Amino acid sequence: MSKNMKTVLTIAGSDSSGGAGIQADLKTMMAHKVYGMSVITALTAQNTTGVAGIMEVTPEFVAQQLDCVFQDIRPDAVKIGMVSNAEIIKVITEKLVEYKAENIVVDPVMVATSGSSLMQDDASQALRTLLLPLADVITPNVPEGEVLSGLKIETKADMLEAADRIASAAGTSVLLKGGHLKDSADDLLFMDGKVSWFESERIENPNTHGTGCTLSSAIAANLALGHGLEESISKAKAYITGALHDGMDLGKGSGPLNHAYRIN
Ligand SMILES: Nc1ncnc2c1ncn2[C@@H]1O[C@H](COP(=O)(O)OP(=O)(O)O)[C@@H](O)[C@H]1O
Ligand SMILES: Cc1ncc(COP(=O)(O)O)c(N)n1
Repeated sequence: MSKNMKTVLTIAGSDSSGGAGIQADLKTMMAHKVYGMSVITALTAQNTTGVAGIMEVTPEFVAQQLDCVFQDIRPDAVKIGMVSNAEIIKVITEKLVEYKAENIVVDPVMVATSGSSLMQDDASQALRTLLLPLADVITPNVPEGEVLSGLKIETKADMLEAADRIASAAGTSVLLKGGHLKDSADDLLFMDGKVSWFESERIENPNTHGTGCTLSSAIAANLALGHGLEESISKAKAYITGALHDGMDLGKGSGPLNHAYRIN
């Protein structure tokens, strides 16, 4: 019996190919043995080669899903991924405040690994001013870090400057992910003015569809399990490194990760 089951909610978009978005989040939560729930913000028709279409859910229906979850099974942590327009961002912000949500991880998803845009241009202002300040940690990749900081990021020194800027603007901790840099795959945490690096060797694996979704969900799962932020990131980094090492190869493009390799 799992009387003390921890619960995690993902608020994100659906990926029909199952590698990113809601599907990656729920698989990651299952692998961490926490109970996963989902509020879907958009459907995407997508596979490993790209995004063919996006159908946004109405803000009212996003609100209805949030009410149903929070009024019944309270999440111990919340992960937020694809939120494609300003109205959806507004409604999520209002509900997270209303229900006093805790352990909030925001992955500011703007562009898919395949290069397709997942956020409307006018939404980035709402993301910065409404949602990011609510987060316990935000997890931009390098291109998202460049948009949020206004700086070009090519080196680890650039990462430091950008993370400092983003953290000051949002008033929250920032995990700037280094997966898009050439030589390393080191992630930088900027928390309360303190800097920590989470290092790993660069794995030669073209199949990175859903790595950001997976990392942010793994952080949320570990926070729900009661670990502190640094420990949660360290465990999540080990999880993603293991999944990339597993080397699953599905699809014609940048393939998804295997989450089953570590379930026993
Ligand atoms: N080739 C790689 N080798 C090792 N780790 C990687 C690699 N690519 C991405 N990662 C890790 O996967 C996580 C997601 O990073 P990143 O790819 O930068 O984000 P996103 O999927 O949002 O673009 C980070 O922890 C990053 O360091
Ligand atoms: C519905 C949805 N959400 C997010 C991503 C980003 O994926 P990644 O983790 O590869 O950056 C995606 N491709 N699709």
